[in-house]
Amino acid sequence: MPYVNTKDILEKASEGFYAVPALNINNLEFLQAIIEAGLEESAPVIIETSEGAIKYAGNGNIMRGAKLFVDMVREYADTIDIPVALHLDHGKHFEYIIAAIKAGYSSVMIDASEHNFEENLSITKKVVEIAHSVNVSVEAELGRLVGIEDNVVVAAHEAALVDPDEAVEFVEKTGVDFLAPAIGTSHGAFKFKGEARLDFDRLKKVKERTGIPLVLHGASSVPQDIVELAEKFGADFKGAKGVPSEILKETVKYGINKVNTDTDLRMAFIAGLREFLAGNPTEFDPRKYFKVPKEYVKGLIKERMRLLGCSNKA
Ligand SMILES: O=C(CO)COP(=O)(O)O
Ligand SMILES: O=C[C@H](O)COP(=O)(O)O
Ligand SMILES: [Zn+2]
Ligand SMILES: [Zn+2]
Repeated sequence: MPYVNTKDILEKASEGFYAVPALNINNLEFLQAIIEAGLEESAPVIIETSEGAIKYAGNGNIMRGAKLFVDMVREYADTIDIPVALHLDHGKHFEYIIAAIKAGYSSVMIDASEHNFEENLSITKKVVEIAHSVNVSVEAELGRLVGIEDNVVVAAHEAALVDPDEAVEFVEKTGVDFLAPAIGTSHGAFKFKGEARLDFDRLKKVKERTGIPLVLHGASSVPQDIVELAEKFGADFKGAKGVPSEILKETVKYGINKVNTDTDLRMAFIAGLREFLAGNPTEFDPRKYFKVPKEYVKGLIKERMRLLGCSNKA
């Protein structure tokens, strides 16, 4: 049951009313932390890389970067007993999407959400045709990722969120496997100025009417204890705020099955690294100074897996 199509993991999650975190990596250490978390929780694992991650890993060579990630993930996946998938996050350029498909990714995201509805639909449809012909599943995005902020013109923000009628037409016409509906989250560590608020109503409608696995982007919770730890050792993350755990859990109840998480891993890692280095000024062996940050990343992932209900679902 090692390296699988992302669709297999997500369709089970949708039927079972739980979600799986999709975890961004750029290097080996985060992958190791994720795999260990998955094994300890007996949870399915979704690893994802952005276009930037592929470029970084390949040192500028896209095909090389994509192949390195597939090799690295498969080498781990093939020797363990939990399902592992590798996904291209926010594919915006055909060059990256084709490289990921050729290299052997389990799934790709085509993010044409900055285009108008018709263009998004036709670009997504094209990617679905190509990807499905080689058994690679596809995620697309509808609406744009903006936080719903207090005191800001609500109408302007709502206009950026997913339209459930459009979602139905989009899923039918493109044949996409999973959909990321914009419901008020945004990427990064500074998601909300006031209280965190998401549009559950739109989410419920999209789920009821499409029935497919749904994806929450910008889903990091930015735990305050991690922010405080990092700041204690020199970081400045003033105003950092994520999606609170209770709200994440609620999105799962309303139909989210894939919870995209990058910022939280970065935050846990930097907090652990700063803490370790502050206490060990003479250390310069990366295998030693990556140990604590890796443990923090693993701990955060295990907790998230339990929250989302995918522990023991491998
Ligand atoms: O959506 C994401 C990756 O696609 C990551 O979101 P965060 O920045 O909230 O971790
Ligand atoms: O969706 C965004 C992810 O957090 C990836 O970000 P990145 O482009 O910095 O790798
Ligand atoms: Zn997008
Ligand atoms: Zn995203």
